[in-house]
Amino acid sequence: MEWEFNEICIVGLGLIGGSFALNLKLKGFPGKITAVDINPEAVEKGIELKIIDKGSLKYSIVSSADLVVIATPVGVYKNVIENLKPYIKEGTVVTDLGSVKGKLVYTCEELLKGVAPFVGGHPIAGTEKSGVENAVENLFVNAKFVVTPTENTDRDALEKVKNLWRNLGSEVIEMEPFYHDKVFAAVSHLPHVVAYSIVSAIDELSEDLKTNLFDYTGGGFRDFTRIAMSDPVMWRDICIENSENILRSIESFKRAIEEVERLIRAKDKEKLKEFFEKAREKRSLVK
Ligand SMILES: NC(=O)C1=CN([C@@H]2O[C@H](COP(=O)(O)OP(=O)(O)OC[C@H]3O[C@@H](n4cnc5c(N)ncnc54)[C@H](O)[C@@H]3O)[C@@H](O)[C@H]2O)C=CC1
Ligand SMILES: O=C(O)C(=O)Cc1ccc(O)cc1
Repeated sequence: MEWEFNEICIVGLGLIGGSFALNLKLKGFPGKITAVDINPEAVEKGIELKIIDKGSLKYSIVSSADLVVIATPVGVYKNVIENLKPYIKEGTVVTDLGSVKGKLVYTCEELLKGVAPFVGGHPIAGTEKSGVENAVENLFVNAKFVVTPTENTDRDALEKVKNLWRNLGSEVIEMEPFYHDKVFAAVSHLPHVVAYSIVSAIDELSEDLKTNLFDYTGGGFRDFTRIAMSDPVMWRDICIENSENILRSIESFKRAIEEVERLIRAKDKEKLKEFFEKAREKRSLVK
């Protein structure tokens, strides 16, 4: 296994940044791992759990790194890059782990122009938890890692980032940044928005019935709504940064639910069964 970086600095030591650091260690990364976070508890926990070697509340800690990995919510990227910029040394590569790419990748490239090459990345693995204390061993093994190069991407930096993720056990795939946002608006962002909405609907029904309906939930509710426990700031930022694609996915979802509504109202047993059969078949093909 070849490691092409000597010191990796993680900006935003939460669930994903922490899992990244933890799994670098587990795979035997021989270099130094540092982190910067605005939350002192994240830095303290990271050191205590031996997930990072050194941490700071100051962005100047990036000055000795040759790879900088942004793992904050996507809404603060611009601010984060402006803060990091004065400290990035020559030859350093900057990458990220955020759930939205598209325009954000071009913004990062532009902000870092003449300072460092930027490589957009997105691990397709995570949980509903947040914080470094919930870092997960082997989270990225056999998971997809999407890199989103543009016409401006430095090919050497791209190859180094891809190699790093292969070392973590991920299957690396390349996607055009705007296409990435359409794909993940459908398969990831829509399910999260719907899960939050289902919980909200049941809460409203609880008030109508003057009963806490959540006392009566079973496995189906649990399976369906685990992701409604995800971090609200992270998901607010994703919804704002990828709003157009998410709105298109919501439109499509509304058409589907209106179709079910229509079939139930019409008591159309045959069509209702067909609707469920078709969805069941599609779902059963998911690996
Ligand atoms: N949670 C998940 O399952 C996945 C999350 N992602 C992406 O990873 C990124 C991080 O998500 P999580 O680790 O889940 O969130 P998290 O809430 O666990 O961690 C975020 C960390 O960033 C820190 N932070 C916030 N603003 C900062 C700033 N200005 N400077 C430095 N640190 C700052 C917070 O204090 C926190 O420690 C997000 O962009 C998210 O879209 C990607 C794949 C999966
Ligand atoms: O908890 C889950 O099942 C997830 O879907 C986690 C997740 C959240 C955001 C991403 O961009 C990727 C994965």
